[in-house]
Amino acid sequence: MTSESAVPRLRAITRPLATAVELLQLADPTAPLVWQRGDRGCVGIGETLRLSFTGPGRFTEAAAAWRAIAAAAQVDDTVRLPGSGLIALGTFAFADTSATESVLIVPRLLVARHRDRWWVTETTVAAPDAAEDASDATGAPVTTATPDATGTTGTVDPAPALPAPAPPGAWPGVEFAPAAPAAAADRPDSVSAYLDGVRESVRRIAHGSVEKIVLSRQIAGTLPAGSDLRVPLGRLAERYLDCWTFAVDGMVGASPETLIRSTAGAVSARVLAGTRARHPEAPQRDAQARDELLTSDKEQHEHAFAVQSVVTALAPHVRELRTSEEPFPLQLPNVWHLATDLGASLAERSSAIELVGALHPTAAIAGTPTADAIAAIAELEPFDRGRYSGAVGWIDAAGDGEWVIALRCAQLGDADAATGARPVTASAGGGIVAGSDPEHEFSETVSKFRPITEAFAR
Ligand SMILES: C=C(O[C@H]1C=CC=C(C(=O)O)[C@@H]1O)C(=O)O
Repeated sequence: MTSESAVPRLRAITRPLATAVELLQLADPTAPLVWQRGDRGCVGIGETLRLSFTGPGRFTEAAAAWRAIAAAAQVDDTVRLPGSGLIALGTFAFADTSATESVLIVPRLLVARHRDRWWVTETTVAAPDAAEDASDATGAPVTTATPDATGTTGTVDPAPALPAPAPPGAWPGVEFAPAAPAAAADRPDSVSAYLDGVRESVRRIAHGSVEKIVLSRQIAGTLPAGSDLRVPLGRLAERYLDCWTFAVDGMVGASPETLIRSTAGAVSARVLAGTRARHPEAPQRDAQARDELLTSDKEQHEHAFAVQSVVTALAPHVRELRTSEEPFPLQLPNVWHLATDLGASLAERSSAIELVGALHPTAAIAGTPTADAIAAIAELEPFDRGRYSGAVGWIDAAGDGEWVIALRCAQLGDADAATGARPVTASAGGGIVAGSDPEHEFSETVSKFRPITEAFAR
């Protein structure tokens, strides 16, 4: 949204649904808008508003634009649960210098679930001077609907009609290979560039100029035309139950790391750093990997940087900040992580996007000290991270929301005009500290790619 543009007046109506719906079956097969974790989540259908931001001001501009939109909006919400009422889903780029757009999207319909409660929100642009009129931007009457479980009658707007659910369709699969380096005769291949980058990071850390650098690499593939993205999304949601499965503007993944969750004055976060591959087929080896992680000074050290960065960034905004006493092992299907949960009360009226802006980039995805780590990443990673390791999540009219760090994810590009095929680029990285070994770091990235490579496999 540019500063000269008028604030759109949105009208959001949330109504309960009488019957359960299979959320993913409502998602757009080629442009899904999805946020899901276990028995909670939502799916967007259509788009009422899209705001784009770039540069160092992307979080503050987005937060200000959303505050203005929320203040001008008319919200009629009979459900009043986290995720009901006016909602935008968003994805933000990692780097201040990134050419990739950060976006907030308000879907026309948002169908959502919180445990055994289901609802739909319809958001339209209110016609000028017709805010009280129950019509959408095109002047068409709000469509009637699935009967409401509470049996509301009278002047209350009914829930809008939902499109018919459709089971997932074709999935030819995507095979990934290390991403090709940007064209330059003297450029090493992307794996060599990554290994060189890790060596150089270890050298700089030993030299004392920086303490931790999170370096990443990319793999790429091609999504054939007509592929139904609800297939990999369904696999991620089914397999990664402790993660948020998301699809926002072509950014698809399942992240285990909660950057910030804010609900009615309570905030929480989950900090992850320190990793070992899982071995579920060999329980003893698996337990050994977990114990090694818990007792490794190097991993504890790497984790402590990440926790400290979140505590320092969050402290000015909250009261009663508390953390789990010691890092605990978080078990995911592909890896063990060292994890610390944080909780606090908001000390001021910061919105979730303002908190994201204050926290980003944490030492889990940048390093320590932040500015030196960011400079090293810009120098040692031969690509723009785009939205990988940025933030993805949602915000409501009160400024509450849930945002995760965009990890274990892939970005879909535009379709080729001739074939309809789309490029897919996945990214994964890890924290480099004193004593990091390049080959070990490389295999850690292989484990971190698994959610995507497996979900996108044939
Ligand atoms: C940077 C990533 O993971 C971060 C989150 C958890 C554990 C990490 C690690 O052990 O290095 C990373 O800090 C990634 O998945 O690409």
